[in-house]
Amino acid sequence: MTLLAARGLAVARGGRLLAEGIELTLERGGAALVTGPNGAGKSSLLRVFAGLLAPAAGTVARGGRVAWMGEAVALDPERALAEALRFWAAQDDVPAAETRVAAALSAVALDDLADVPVRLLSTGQRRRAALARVVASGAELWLLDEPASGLDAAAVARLALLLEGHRGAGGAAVVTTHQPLALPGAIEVVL
Ligand SMILES: Nc1ncnc2c1ncn2[C@@H]1O[C@H](COP(=O)(O)OP(=O)(O)OP(=O)(O)O)[C@@H](O)[C@H]1O
Repeated sequence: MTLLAARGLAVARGGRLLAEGIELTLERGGAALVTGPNGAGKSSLLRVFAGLLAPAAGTVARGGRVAWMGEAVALDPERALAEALRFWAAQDDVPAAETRVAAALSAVALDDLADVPVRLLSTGQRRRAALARVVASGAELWLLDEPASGLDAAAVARLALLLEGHRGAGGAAVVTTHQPLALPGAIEVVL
């Protein structure tokens, strides 16, 4: 099953063309790594993949449910972490939400902070919390914008394992990064 298909894609921002002629197909188990200097258009391309930004040319088709992780944590700062994640799991109609959120917190090693308000989390912990939301969503296609940013070495290694597990379970992922991240067999998109 094809989870993402981009054909002749062009991305523009503020009337400026950032990328064109992008062809990408991700089947189940597939991955793409998007790299390039600051301002090259990595985040913009990810938004186009997510359907949050219209392409300047070409088409994007998505074959499954999408989880997008942007720069912001997108969790209610006043709620306890587990509760904030359960809120989104309910919005996403995730079955057995409580169990999935607990498993997701464990996968990003934040179980100890389940009862702590989101606003008190450190930068790296917020990043991991955002990742937990993606994990709990059960979406087939993960679109992760700089997921390794602010993470320590152990957390980057866990992120790589999570991506491996997700792909192994039939999911696919597009990841932008400035940092080395193990994503074996990923298609490289250099902007
Ligand atoms: N809403 C917007 N309106 C106009 N220009 C924008 C908008 N958002 C981004 N841009 C511009 O588009 C270009 C690409 O931005 P984008 O965030 O996609 O780059 P990036 O490769 O992800 O950068 P970084 O590595 O710094 O995160 C930049 O020059 C940016 O200023």
